[in-house]
Amino acid sequence: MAMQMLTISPALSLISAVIIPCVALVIAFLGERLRKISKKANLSIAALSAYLNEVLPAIVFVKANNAEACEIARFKRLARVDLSERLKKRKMKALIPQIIQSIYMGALFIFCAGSLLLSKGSFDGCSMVSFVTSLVLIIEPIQDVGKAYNELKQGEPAIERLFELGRFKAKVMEKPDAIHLDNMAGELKFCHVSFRYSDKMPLVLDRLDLHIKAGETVALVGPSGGGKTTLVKLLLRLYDPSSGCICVDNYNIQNIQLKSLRRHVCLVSQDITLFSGTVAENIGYRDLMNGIDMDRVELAGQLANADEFIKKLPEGYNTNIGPRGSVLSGGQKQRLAIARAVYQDPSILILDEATSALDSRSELLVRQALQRLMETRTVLVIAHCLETVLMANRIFTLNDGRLQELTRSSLLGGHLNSLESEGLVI
Ligand SMILES: Nc1ncnc2c1ncn2[C@@H]1O[C@H](COP(=O)(O)OP(=O)(O)OP(=O)(O)O)[C@@H](O)[C@H]1O
Repeated sequence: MAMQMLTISPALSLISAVIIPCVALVIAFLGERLRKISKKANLSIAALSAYLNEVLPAIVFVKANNAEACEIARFKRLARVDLSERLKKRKMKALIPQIIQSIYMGALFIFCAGSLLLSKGSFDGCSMVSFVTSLVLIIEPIQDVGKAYNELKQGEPAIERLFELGRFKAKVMEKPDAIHLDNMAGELKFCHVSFRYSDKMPLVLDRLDLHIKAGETVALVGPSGGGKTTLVKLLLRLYDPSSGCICVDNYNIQNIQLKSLRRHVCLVSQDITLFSGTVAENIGYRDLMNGIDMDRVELAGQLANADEFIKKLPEGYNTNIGPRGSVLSGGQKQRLAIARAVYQDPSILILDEATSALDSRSELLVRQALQRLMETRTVLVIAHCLETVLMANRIFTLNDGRLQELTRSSLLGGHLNSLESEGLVI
């Protein structure tokens, strides 16, 4: 095509060739705009999804607080922003080829008309038709390149977000020579442990020392924000201490394989996490990939005082408990979480004791189940209830990152206000 055009008119061909880089510049400019618009559209759908993920599971709370109208308004606002950003993107996508074509054709028309006038009849009608046809055929692949470029620009924000995730550094790293531990006795040492969440934040734990013997139960109390949960996060190696070390059976936990550590250290939290699936899958969660041992699941159910209610469910251990265990009561969920810990059979148990009010029978069943679970293992219990505190061998208060041992007599003889300041209820 290019040769044919050159033969018909070298001057016009040169003019056409000058237009191509101009159009390329326009394509680049429009591509950059499309990239920015696509980025905004990606962010708006991400905000809408995050909002729905947060609010839909809390729908009971929303209704109980008469907040439906407020949430509908918030949803509409986010959905409107998303709609407008997506419309902008669609419009831009539809407009770009038209803009490029118009510019191209307009510019060529002006140049051709100008050239015809200047050539003063040396250029006949047939040659003109032949030239323009060749030009149109040449434009098509150039436009395809433009389209491909715009597709690339449109996908760029998504790729950028993916690369950002790739650049995300894990807070803890497993050493290549980290050891695997088959068994753990459960001796626990916190040696001069200090921790802050980031350089600009204050110390949450300040040179903390604690030695827990294997099989011992230690209760941690203290005011809200004192650092109790942070201590648990360090023990599970969700973060590493800023200084000092934590040892299990005299091994620094930074030298133990993460899988091995988390196999032997189990957290039963007050925020119970249950998944949509059967009762058995939730109890035997640890073996979900390798095959659940049903005998152990039932034994765990019995030890956790959960067997009775599970057997009354329509399909017993094979009943689906719905999203986040929605078909179960609070006490039943707690017993299922305890059954999961019994199934895991950890050497070290961390108990973030639930404060949620249960009826007295449920509370008795949960307490019995906890007592069974606490037998024969090392237990670190974040206690909120005086009764639980008194089950421990030793009691510590964690305040401003510092530990201080409390005596039973000081607690039992304590004034109600001083118990409350330790975050305890009677
Ligand atoms: N991910 C985090 N990033 C930054 N600061 C945090 C983070 N988690 C907790 N903190 C801060 O660390 C301090 C200790 O929090 P932590 O959750 O350990 O307290 P706690 O004793 O468990 O409190 P509570 O009894 O209320 O659960 C608080 O000041 C809290 O704001």
